[in-house]
Amino acid sequence: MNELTDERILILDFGSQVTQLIARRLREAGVYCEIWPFDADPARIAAFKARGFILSGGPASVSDENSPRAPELVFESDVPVLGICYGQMTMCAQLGGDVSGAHIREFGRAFVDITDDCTLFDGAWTQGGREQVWMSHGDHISAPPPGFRTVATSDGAPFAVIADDTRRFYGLMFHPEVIHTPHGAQLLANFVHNVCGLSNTWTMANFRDVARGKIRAQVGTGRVICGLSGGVDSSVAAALIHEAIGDQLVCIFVDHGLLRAGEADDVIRVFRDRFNITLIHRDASDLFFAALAGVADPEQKRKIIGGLFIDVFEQEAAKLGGADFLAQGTLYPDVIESVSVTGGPSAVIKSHHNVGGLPARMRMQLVEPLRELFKDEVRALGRELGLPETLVGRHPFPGPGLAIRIPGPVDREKVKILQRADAIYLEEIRAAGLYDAIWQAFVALLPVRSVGVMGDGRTYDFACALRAVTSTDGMTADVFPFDMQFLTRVAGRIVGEVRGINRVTYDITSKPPGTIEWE
Ligand SMILES: Nc1ncnc2c1ncn2[C@@H]1O[C@H](COP(=O)(O)OP(=O)(O)OP(=O)(O)O)[C@@H](O)[C@H]1O
Ligand SMILES: O=c1[nH]c(=O)c2[nH+]cn([C@@H]3O[C@H](COP(=O)(O)O)[C@@H](O)[C@H]3O)c2[nH]1
Ligand SMILES: NC(=O)CC[C@H](N)C(=O)O
Ligand SMILES: [Mg+2]
Repeated sequence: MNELTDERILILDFGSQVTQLIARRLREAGVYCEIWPFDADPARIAAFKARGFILSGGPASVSDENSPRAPELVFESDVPVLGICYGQMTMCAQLGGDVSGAHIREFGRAFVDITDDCTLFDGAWTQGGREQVWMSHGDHISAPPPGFRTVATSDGAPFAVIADDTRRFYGLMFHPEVIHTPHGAQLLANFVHNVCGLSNTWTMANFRDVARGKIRAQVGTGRVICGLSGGVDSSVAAALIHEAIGDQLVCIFVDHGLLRAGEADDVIRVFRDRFNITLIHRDASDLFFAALAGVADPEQKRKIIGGLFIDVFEQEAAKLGGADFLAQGTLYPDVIESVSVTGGPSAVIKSHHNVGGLPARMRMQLVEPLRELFKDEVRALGRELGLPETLVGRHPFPGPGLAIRIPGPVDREKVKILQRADAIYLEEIRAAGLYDAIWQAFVALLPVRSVGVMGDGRTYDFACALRAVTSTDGMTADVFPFDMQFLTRVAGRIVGEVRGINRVTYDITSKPPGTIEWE
């Protein structure tokens, strides 16, 4: 729980696909919130002392036997409650209203008619107006509970927005958290500011002060080691921890030989020059290439790399005489315990390397100062800490590095070829002013050779795939729509300048069904 502010909202998750967006919208409105499963221990919920509750949507049907319900204390705590879609329906059922299957189901864009005024609508909607919203429901409310009035209706939902101003309970049939509800963010901001009476205390400047104190309190005089990749998360974590405890922090940068061209030098320069943070640079590339030789299976490659990271951290910590704490850049999306929609454990798509599987014998405690933040908040904190924009705005780069961008076995020769092609691609993206519009862009070197003709001679070289996607969190992604001229320019340069590649393709697969990386 964050101690920065006692102004906090608790979002109870009923398994909606978009629950995280509710949290993002509240935080953008300057209010701290957390997402917990709807069936979290009521004693813990009470101890959280939320100043308001939001009940999320969810796939269940309120009329199904054993469908989820909000803990009763939510309605008995004398704080405001906002129910969204399933959350509205369960609130309705629990407070004495009726829910039934709707004759008109609404999925996607819909319109609501504003029939009355309501504090949720301030600055956004006015009585008599017709407004676009995004709906996704098969059930609807057929009778609101006693005490509620109807303030908006739609074709499929006669009680699209209901309000009980006395108890400060509100229900929306649509999803205000998605961008397809144009004024949705304002409605959520109105709930937390006007209804719950909270101010804008959640800023990265405040967070920085409190986090510093917490790190000091946790670490005391102990030594902290931090795996520093030069990526956004570990860099921001390191800078924050360094501000808190100075030289008790030692960063370990592992060069596994699978970094982008020039990356190692950049990371070291920024950290030594600008931050004065003690940085151990370990060239472990021989170790990684030897262990990866001939290994083609993606999961096996990932596991080998993950294991070696830990070995190297251990070796370096031992050289320092041991360490008491290990710092990690864990973010809030990694921590959120969402209600699993399918019920059972979800399928393993790929094992993300993380320092996660630490052997018990390491006995280091974790320091995770970014556990409560979303990626965009980490970037804002980085700016607050004075990290250069080139670092804060960087595309994410996976821990296993170029190894997962070379399907099949990896060797030094292939990495060199890929590094050159990747450098050209990024140089062109930057020159075209597109870097910040893209979530992630890279080249994958394909295990395919094709025949070409260059200078009237035959070539038989590798093909590569350019990838560029837009995303907000890496969970889903769209293909970036380059124009053809840009793509052909990059292709021409890569084939012309990189020996070993004679064919360039553009990967136009979104996620899902693809993933961002190739392995
Ligand atoms: N080359 C490396 N040397 C040391 N630690 C590393 C290296 N690569 C990854 N790590 C560790 O693994 C963690 C997870 O990597 P991840 O890529 O998710 O985060 P990041 O690199 O800090 O940020 P970004 O998501 O922007 O790439 C990092 O925070 C860092 O602690
Ligand atoms: O630190 C990391 N260790 C990993 O093992 C790893 N695998 C994928 N990624 C990054 O995660 C995001 C989603 O990637 P995928 O769509 O390929 O699963 C993208 O941003 C990927 O670059 C990783 N990051
Ligand atoms: N998006 C939702 O919360 C849907 C609620 C419920 N499952 C319905 O279909 O009506
Ligand atoms: Mg990274």
